[in-house]
Amino acid sequence: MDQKKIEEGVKLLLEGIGEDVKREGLLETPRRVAKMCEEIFGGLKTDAEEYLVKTFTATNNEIIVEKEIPFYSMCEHHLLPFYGKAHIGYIPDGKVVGLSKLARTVEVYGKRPQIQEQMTAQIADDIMKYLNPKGVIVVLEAEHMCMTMRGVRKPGTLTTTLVTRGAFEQNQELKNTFFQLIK
Ligand SMILES: Nc1nc2c(ncn2[C@@H]2O[C@H](COP(=O)(O)OP(=O)(O)OP(=O)(O)O)[C@@H](O)[C@H]2O)c(=O)[nH]1
Ligand SMILES: [Zn+2]
Repeated sequence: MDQKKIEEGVKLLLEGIGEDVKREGLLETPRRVAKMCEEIFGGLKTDAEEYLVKTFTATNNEIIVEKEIPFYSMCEHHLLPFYGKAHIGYIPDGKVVGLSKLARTVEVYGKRPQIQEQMTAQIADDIMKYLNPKGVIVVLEAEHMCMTMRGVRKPGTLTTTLVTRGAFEQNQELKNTFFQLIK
């Protein structure tokens, strides 16, 4: 990431809102924000492939569910956080992945400027691509700060997005099993 560019941008923003960038409290702010960007947008230079290619052989091909994975992301329209929980289910076809790698995949796509629908699909598509399971289902539930602290101002509103691939696409019974398990 171009730290210098971020610092200049933050300075401009502060000047734009009428702040005095030379006052003590703000002196280090551009540097702090640039450092923070490395962390909160770190997913831009990470590929989930690195986590999902390390698989283990599995003989049990029943549904695997990892639920309530907390995530934070940044709305690409307002650069305000949206955050919540991710729930992932998949039906392996001979191979499974380490449990932490599903949560790492959520991190990779959360730590980017995002919209929730796209993030949900990216997680599902990568699991399909690298694990080749019989099917995958991903649910994200989130609160968007661009809808709470500004704009329409509706705190507490939760947005749920769902993406299914493979066996889950046409099979309501499978979907219901997943919904039951994440309750
Ligand atoms: N579909 C979708 N919309 C999002 C997401 N995050 C924020 N938004 C919405 O993006 C929209 C941007 O709308 P615009 O009309 O371009 O921007 P705006 O004038 O700031 O809109 P308001 O938020 O209604 O004040 C808003 O309706 C946001 O609620 C997301 O993850 N998915
Ligand atoms: Zn927004």
